[in-house]
Amino acid sequence: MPLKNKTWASSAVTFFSYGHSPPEVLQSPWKLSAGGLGQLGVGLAKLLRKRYGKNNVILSDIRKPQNSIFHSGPFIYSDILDYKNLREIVVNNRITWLVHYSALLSAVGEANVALARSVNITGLHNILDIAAEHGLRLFVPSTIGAFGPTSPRNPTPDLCVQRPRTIYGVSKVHAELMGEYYHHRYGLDFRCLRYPGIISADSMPGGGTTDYAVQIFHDAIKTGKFECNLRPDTRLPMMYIDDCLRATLEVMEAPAETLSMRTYNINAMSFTPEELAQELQKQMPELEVTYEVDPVRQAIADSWPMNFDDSNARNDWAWKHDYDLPELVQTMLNFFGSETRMARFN
Ligand SMILES: NC(=O)c1ccc[n+]([C@@H]2O[C@H](COP(=O)([O-])OP(=O)(O)OC[C@H]3O[C@@H](n4cnc5c(N)ncnc54)[C@H](O)[C@@H]3O)[C@@H](O)[C@H]2O)c1
Ligand SMILES: C[C@@H](O)[C@H](N)C(=O)O
Repeated sequence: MPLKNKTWASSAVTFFSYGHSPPEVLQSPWKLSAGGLGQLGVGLAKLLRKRYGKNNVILSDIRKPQNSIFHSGPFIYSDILDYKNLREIVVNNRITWLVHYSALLSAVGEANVALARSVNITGLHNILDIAAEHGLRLFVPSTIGAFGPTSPRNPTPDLCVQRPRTIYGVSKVHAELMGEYYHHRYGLDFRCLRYPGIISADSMPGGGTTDYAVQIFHDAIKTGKFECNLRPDTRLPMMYIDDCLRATLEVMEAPAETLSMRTYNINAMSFTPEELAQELQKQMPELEVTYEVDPVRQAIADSWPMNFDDSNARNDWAWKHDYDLPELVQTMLNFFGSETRMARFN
């Protein structure tokens, strides 16, 4: 065993699944920001449970789940910084896959660098070690934030200069490189996708630079007004959550021989706040959008890709997105429309 002389440090995970039929583990999607769940984890658990069975996917986090989440399938407390507890969960449940979603995102990471370093880097080390020790298939998401101002921005290919200027980006480049190193050195089945900014209707983002693209829908529906914290011409790659979660499942299920790389860009659309507002205004002409730029988020956005080149994912494992900007806006408005009708009905 390549890691037999390793001294296991302490650490942790969040989202798991039991090791029955196709045993799966999902790792932590819940976040630290006040109130609310991780933006992506609950949706991924739902997708995996549909495919592999409710009791074969364990969701974990350090936060208390809402009643509906707690009753939707197995949930367990796990801090990725507690290695012994992680190992116990993996062993007791015969875990075979681990999806590692725990992280501090770009804006909250800049506000708390020490915590971001601990969760995003020390936590990742624990995850890598537990996965290598127990032969797990491991998924770790990366991000457009793994690139920086010296990367080509339009488009950004898979392989190019990566010198990010945020602790979030630095930790994600570290995760990509460490995962690939463990793959080549120890045979770890590490898989990684660089997600664009993800837009979802029923879960809130956890403190990132692309959060505006979710918040605009909530504010538009509630008040008819939205104050955007990025400049109107800030172009960033974005994706609807269903595409992101399906891509994750597809790359996890892809036969190893189809993967010419272990870290892939995935892309769907790319837009500016102004273009998103205009698309919304086609259906909500009364929507008023103003701009009050947050210098921290703006500096981050200005260093990130404007367009993502995901041709390797499309060629290797047939990645294809379903949602462009018009479908995204329509789907989000349909969701909020049905929520409003439900509220009226109840
Ligand atoms: N949402 C996006 O737009 C986006 C884009 C690119 C990449 N990603 C990546 O996808 C993953 C999930 O993102 P998200 O938007 O759901 O994040 P999120 O911030 O909404 O959720 C992160 C979760 O991690 C949990 N967490 C924090 N510290 C922990 C610890 N010590 N142990 C266990 N859990 C802990 C939090 O409680 C939280 O629920 C992250 O790795 C993120 O970097 C997200
Ligand atoms: C892009 C992504 O990693 C996250 N939504 C952020 O803005 O930090």
